Amino acid sequence: MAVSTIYALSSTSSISTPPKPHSPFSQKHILLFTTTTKKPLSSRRSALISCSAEDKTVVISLAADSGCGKSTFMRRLTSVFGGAAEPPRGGNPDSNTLISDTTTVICLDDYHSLDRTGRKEKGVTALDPRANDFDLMYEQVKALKDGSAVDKPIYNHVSGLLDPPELIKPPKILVIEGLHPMYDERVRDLLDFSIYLDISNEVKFAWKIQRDMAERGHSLESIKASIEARKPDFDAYIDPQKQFADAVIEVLPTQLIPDDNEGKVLRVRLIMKEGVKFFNPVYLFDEGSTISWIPCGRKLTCSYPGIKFSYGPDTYYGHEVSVLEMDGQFDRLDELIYVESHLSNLSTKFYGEVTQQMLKHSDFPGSNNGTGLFQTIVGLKIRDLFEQIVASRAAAPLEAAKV
Ligand SMILES: Nc1ncnc2c1ncn2[C@@H]1O[C@H](COP(=O)(O)OP(=O)(O)OP(=O)(O)O)[C@@H](O)[C@H]1O
Ligand SMILES: O=C(CO)[C@H](O)[C@H](O)COP(=O)(O)O
Repeated sequence: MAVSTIYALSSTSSISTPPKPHSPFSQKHILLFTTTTKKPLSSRRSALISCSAEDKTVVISLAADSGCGKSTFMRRLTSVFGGAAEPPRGGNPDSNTLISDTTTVICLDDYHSLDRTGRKEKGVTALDPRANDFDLMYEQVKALKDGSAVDKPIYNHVSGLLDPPELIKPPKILVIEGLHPMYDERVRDLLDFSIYLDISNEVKFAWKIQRDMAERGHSLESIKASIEARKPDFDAYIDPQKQFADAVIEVLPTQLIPDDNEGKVLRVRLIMKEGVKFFNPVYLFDEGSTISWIPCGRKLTCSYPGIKFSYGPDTYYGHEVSVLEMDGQFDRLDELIYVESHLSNLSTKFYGEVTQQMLKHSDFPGSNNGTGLFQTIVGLKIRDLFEQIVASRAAAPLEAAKV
């Protein structure tokens, strides 16, 4: 395997490089960018870990705004692979990285090129590409995919500063989660599968209030102000990434309660792109048909406002997709097996695995509704995708030998 030269950009408080001309996003800030100095990563710690083609790291991305359930999703995903996910042993206690036997989850906040003070001085939010170092993100994700360890910076959410880097070794599965995993075309091209969590404004607001008021002591006014301040940049830089995702989990207010403004009951849509290699969309009853199903009755206990599933083909940003929708919430999680038995292409290893996973994490947010259900299903699909990629790589030399 060729040893590539890995460059690290200086992670000082300077504004980083502009989006590439091939980026589909707004170029309006380009004139404001300054050049960052490049220095070879060899001056820092870097190592090439020998790996065969079958071992090559599979890269998955998860994009969402802050407070939209990325950490919860990651906990469900890593649980599918078994083993606990923990921060690097003996490392920075404020590390954002989670490592398990199979997966390493890195948080793209670590590629903020401006620290909290730097952003304040320049008047930019963390969502603004100018506050992030996409060159370094690309170089390091590529290096990991190619089998090289990297010294990844750490953005410390406690201090708001950039801490000394931590060593990340190439895992079997690398998950890059954060605000911009699909923003830069070069990073996008490295992805084996991409997910976008699309939380509607109403729901995002309800979740943020719940967390930031209860757990972080923020006032209602400050939460509203922070959401408003982020919105223009969210619309410009984060939201457009969903068009590139292979799977989108869309979370909306329920349609089962007229004019609901409580935001407790949710309508959740799993939008699955057709034609993605190693990914066969899940379906309800009959693949490709349009189905509406109310499972409440003898086999599924439902209290008001009930549960409604829908499934069917659609288009999303010009792509053919299949959409599975669940509106409402489960009263009894053990009865989920009834719903599971009517879904196909779940990529489970045994009958009832979805229900088992959901029961195992019944205390996670969203376990009684479509957010938990679809996150679990996507986790199983990623395991399947990973296994298929590994199997196809192992088969490739044999096929070549036959020819
Ligand atoms: N499916 C869900 N149903 C209800 N509430 C949820 C759900 N997912 C997340 N939340 C709420 O949102 C909060 C943030 O969730 P989580 O920490 O998973 O998000 P995050 O995107 O990782 O956030 P951040 O990037 O800010 O760390 C949770 O504390 C919870 O209150
Ligand atoms: O959007 C965010 C992460 O998802 C944060 O706002 C960003 O990383 C800045 O963090 P902090 O507020 O801790 O300085």
